[in-house]
Amino acid sequence: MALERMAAYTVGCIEAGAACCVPAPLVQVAGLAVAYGAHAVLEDVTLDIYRGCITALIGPSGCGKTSFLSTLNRLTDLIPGARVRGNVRMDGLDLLAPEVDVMALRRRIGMIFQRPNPFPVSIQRNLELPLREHGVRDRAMLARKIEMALRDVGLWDEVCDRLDSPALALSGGQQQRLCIARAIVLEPSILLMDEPCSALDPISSRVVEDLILRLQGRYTIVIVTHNLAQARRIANYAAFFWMKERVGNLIEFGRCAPLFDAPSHPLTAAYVSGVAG
Ligand SMILES: Nc1ncnc2c1ncn2[C@@H]1O[C@H](COP(=O)(O)OP(=O)(O)OP(=O)(O)O)[C@@H](O)[C@H]1O
Repeated sequence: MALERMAAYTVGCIEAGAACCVPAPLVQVAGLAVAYGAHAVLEDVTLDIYRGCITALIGPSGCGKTSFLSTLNRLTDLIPGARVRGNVRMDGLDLLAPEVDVMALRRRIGMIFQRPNPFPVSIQRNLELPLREHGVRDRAMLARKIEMALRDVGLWDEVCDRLDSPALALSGGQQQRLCIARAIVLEPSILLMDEPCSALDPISSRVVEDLILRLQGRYTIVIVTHNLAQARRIANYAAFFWMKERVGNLIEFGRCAPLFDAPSHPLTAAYVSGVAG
């Protein structure tokens, strides 16, 4: 029954972009270092994030994957004592510059967290609030955008007759898809996902994974996952982080399949084969 439900699951009008997996960087990270107070957690991270592709960040707990993700939309600004150095450019724009409009940046770079975190209001209000915050006031436009976002995450048919119901009454998997809808309703360029499936049951996890795969091409996606099989299934590129002398370092970055099948660094080989980590 559950599998039938999965097979019947569809997402709306999503088309993979032609640029997918063409090695054209959207974000270029160079010499990135992050510290919380005196505690250095990442050093000298240099990699490109390719337009329209899915990049998986893998590595053991504590090696700085979430910290890396958080620098991309400046969530690190909200952490007292966080210090970020280095260069992060999106289409040439210096994302770390003090004059960057952080609110506009977060509209372009949305974030999905490990635990679904819908606002404690109705399903509709969850999507309406961010749209209103970003200046959409017209009722017809709001309704159209909300329906499109819910269709895109495959939720419309499940909730169209109860948009006024509390979002927190949805299942965990539905809540996570609502959170993805809340991010994509703002038409971002990049979706950052921090272990988006790890708090879900296996079926919901597979549905969300399937959704992520379908969003590839339309959005550039950077996903932290501890599930190596998932990284392999969905990612075009993978970045492997590891602690060197207690500080997270990028050990290897490249196309996903070669990184898993023929890693060039012995630490990557040990990690992906399950010997280390
Ligand atoms: N807000 C914070 N304040 C202080 N230290 C932090 C903060 N967030 C993370 N850290 C520390 O930074 C280091 C890296 O954490 P981070 O969450 O980035 O790693 P991670 O690889 O994503 O870990 P996990 O896979 O367990 O989520 C850890 O030592 C962590 O304790």
